[in-house]
Amino acid sequence: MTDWQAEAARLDAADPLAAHRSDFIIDEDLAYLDGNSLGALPSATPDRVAEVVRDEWGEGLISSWNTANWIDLPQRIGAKIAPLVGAQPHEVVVADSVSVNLFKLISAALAMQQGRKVVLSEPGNFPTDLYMIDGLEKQRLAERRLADRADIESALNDDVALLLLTHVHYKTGAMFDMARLTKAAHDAGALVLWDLSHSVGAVPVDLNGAGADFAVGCGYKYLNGGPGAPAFAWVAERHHADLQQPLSGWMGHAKPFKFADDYTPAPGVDQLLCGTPPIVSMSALEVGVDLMAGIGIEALVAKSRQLSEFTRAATAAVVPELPCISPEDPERRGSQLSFRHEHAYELCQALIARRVVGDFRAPDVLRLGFAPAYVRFADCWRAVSELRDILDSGEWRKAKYAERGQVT
Ligand SMILES: Cc1ncc(COP(=O)(O)O)c(C=O)c1O
Ligand SMILES: Nc1c(O)cccc1C(=O)C[C@H](N)C(=O)O
Repeated sequence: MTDWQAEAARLDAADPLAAHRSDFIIDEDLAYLDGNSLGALPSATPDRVAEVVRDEWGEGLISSWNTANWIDLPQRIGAKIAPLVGAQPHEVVVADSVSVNLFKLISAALAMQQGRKVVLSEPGNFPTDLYMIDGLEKQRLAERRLADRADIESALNDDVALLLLTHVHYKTGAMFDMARLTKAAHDAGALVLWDLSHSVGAVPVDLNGAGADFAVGCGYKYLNGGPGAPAFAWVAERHHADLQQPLSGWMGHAKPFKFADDYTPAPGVDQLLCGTPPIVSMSALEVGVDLMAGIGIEALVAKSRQLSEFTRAATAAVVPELPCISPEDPERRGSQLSFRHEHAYELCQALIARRVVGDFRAPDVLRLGFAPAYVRFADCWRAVSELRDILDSGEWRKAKYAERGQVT
């Protein structure tokens, strides 16, 4: 019989990324398995944010747009994100939220597709992705169509303008084959927009290798940019000349400081900027991105797979009554595992009370995320052993936990 605790200790001792835990401020006794929702705080972030506020804003004031290069921050961070997603540095820009970038890029794709209005996605996609299509439908600019993932390829008819999918599903962790679906969409004359929110910094992504068209991704999950960190947007270079997005704010103008009456878009992804970038938030994001880029995507992916594989095997052996709904093959799932249980909410709350933080996704999913830069194998073992104990003791039935409906 496997001694899972000893196995976790052995894996931690052999972990080439173990020292990176101290790049983050996380209590020693905390097993934080929710970095797929909100990444941890990098140790360097508080000082960097203080420096931006005190020195660059406080001392430098308006001159810091030039002297501290604030004006280049969206492109500079975008270029650092690029190698994590198989993009060229000038194809990525940081701006706004994922939701707003979805709006810009769905609109841009529709504008490129004469005569086609259908945006195809899957039911159960992350709600904001579906809501953004809805919004455009209400403006009569798009027509939303949903197909179950097994039927997506056959649903790619000649009226589909855009296929919008989340690469790693937020609830199940299932990962699409990006190259295959991109090709299927292109064969049907559709463009593809990938939501990389649960991918970037944790799984291999090769946007250019897959021949994709557009992508968006989140700054506050595996990139550790902090709550509400700005998101990023990617547009394949071949589309830069035709790119036209509707949020034509002055920061996306070719010459914002000419203050012209008429809008002339900046070249390439710079056009995706809208209003003034949130410099303090972007500076925090840059610290997180620097950390991930410094570790490198290969090492992050290797550790992520080891963590989730260890946890999957340990859970199957120790808590067999908790079915895992994430794909069994680590190459077909993201950096998370999801388990189904009628009382998943209460189990999650009982885990949190024991300093093991995962999350609950309605109606019945307990989700554990493995941010490879700071999660330890011992944290994973704690989640499994505490779950065993919580189920055996029936503790989850007794305790009064926070009301359902709070942020989870
Ligand atoms: C797949 C996915 N897309 C989009 C979002 C929303 O991003 P934002 O809050 O930046 O709009 C999230 C998480 O919040 C997400 O998981
Ligand atoms: N953005 C969040 C928030 O402001 C509060 C709570 C959770 C979130 C999330 O990011 C949820 C996340 N996208 C998910 O996969 O469920």
